[in-house]
Amino acid sequence: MKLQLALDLVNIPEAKEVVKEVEEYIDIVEIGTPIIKIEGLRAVKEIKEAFPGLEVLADLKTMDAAAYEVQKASEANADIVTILGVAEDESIKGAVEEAKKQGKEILVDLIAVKDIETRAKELDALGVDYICVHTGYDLQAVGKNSFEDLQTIKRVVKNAKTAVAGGIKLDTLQEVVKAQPDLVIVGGGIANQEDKKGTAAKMQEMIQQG
Ligand SMILES: O=C(CO)[C@H](O)[C@H](O)COP(=O)(O)O
Repeated sequence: MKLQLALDLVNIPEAKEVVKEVEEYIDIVEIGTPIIKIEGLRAVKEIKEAFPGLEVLADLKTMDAAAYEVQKASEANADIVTILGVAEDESIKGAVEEAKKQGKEILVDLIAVKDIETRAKELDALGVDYICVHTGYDLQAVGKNSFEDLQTIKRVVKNAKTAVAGGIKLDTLQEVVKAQPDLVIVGGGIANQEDKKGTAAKMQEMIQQG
């Protein structure tokens, strides 16, 4: 099980500061959609240059022109690129094909997918690398989480790695770890804490203990 730090509401220098603090306790650093929208793929490139030992995920949340966007993220040295599960199958296939060509991985974000079970099975058959259940900020605000959806994908996904994101904190991590996803994605649960290093260390310890 890996730990991914998601950075969303910071600029590039702030992102570097946070990563520097928690570097030894995380496996993957995510350059979040807001950062990429504001700073561009330059953010991915700069973080990979600064932290070559970490995998870097570009959270493009691609919806169309998928092969092109995966190609551009690969040029910026992303290791993993995200696409939305609600995208057309043709887009998913384009992303997977381009990622294979570039030696990269595709994570599909199931945000806003209504029938998680059916779509997860379809995506699994399309050869994606990760399938991720995700409660975005706007649903977190009305008290939702993805813990039940995680059980669903754990049951039906046979080939891809499973991932979970959305509002995971130190006090909810144990429940997530119990479901044994391959990847746990944490943003504010680390980045908004006073003691980021201590929190990331504790989270990595819980993940290791499984
Ligand atoms: O993709 C995202 C929002 O769309 C976030 O990166 C993801 O939800 C993780 O952050 P947090 O743990 O703060 O919810």
